Amino acid sequence: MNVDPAVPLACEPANQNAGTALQDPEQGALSADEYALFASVARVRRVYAGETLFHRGDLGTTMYVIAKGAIELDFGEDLIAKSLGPCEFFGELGLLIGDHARSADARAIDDGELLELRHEEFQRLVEIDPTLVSYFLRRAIMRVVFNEQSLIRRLRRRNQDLQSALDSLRATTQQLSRTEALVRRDELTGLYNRRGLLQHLRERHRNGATSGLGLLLIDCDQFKRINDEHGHLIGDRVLQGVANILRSVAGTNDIACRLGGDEFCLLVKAETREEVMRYAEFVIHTSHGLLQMPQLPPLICPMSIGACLVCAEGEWNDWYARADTALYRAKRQGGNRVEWQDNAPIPA
Ligand SMILES: Nc1nc2c(ncn2[C@@H]2O[C@H](COP(=O)(O)OP(=O)(O)OP(=O)(O)O)[C@@H](O)[C@H]2O)c(=O)[nH]1
Repeated sequence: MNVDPAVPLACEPANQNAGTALQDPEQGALSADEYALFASVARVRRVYAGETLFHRGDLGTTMYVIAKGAIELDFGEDLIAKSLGPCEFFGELGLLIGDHARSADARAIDDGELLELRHEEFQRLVEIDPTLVSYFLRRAIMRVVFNEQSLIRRLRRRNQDLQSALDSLRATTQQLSRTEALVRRDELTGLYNRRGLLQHLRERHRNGATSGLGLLLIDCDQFKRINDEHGHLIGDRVLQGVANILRSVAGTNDIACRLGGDEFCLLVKAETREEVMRYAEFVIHTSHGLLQMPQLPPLICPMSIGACLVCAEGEWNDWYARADTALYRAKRQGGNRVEWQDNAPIPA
């Protein structure tokens, strides 16, 4: 720090409005009269480009008026830094309140000169020209109030921005989980699709919940004929009919899935062959019941089912191969029936 007793007696205001500052509370420039008064008692401090006068949070008891050069006030975070020029003042709260924590870092942008006022100098100002000082004080207070109000406005705006960012994040998350759920569902029937089934099985594997399950592999018989005779839309409706039967038999932890085309599967909680077969027979009997109703075009079709118990150590491909062996047998025997496959190794 370099304090020089040679006081510059005037400054060139950087801002054209200097001196009409009472109308503009943000304006922190002294009028020519005020400047002359302050210069008559202040000490001059030389500053050099890049020099820091004080940091945010430092306790201060002095205020400054810029005689030459420029000072940057950095309020930190994402608040806009302010750059002050000749005749403008800053740090007045340190002087007026005493030991006030600085709200910004103050740094010289250029080499320059500042008028530095401590409490003693301010006291002398009051004695010399109380009217001018009261005018200055009024303005200083208005500036503090104005800054506070604009800070509140900024915080409120930021709060609203945060709120709407949060709202759109919430909406995006909901959209994402809806999309995720859709990706796991078969569009035509609403059952799980193959992707959904495999994801569900991965979750079960992670939770060690793959024991005590039975698998039914269900394939429509002569489905192509329905499409050919009644059209694709009727074929779609029949597939939805099959899905409805599977949905009605599936418990909360069971999985009904359309694997693709006219092939479905049902993964159910079951410990024994009898339990798995009960599910399979329910499906076959329900389809028989519907087939006996004289419905044209058809609402349902006959189907073949391959059934097995799931081996907890194995995985989907093993289980599928086992059930598929039984399904193949059911088809070979004319379809419209259930076949069972034991856990014994499947002959190659
Ligand atoms: N309507 C409709 N048909 C479909 C859909 N997906 C696949 N298909 C048809 O389903 C038919 C399945 O034919 P196949 O695999 O020969 O089976 P199938 O006629 O039931 O013969 P088997 O299984 O041997 O009894 C094909 O004609 C496909 O075009 C769909 O989403 N909607």
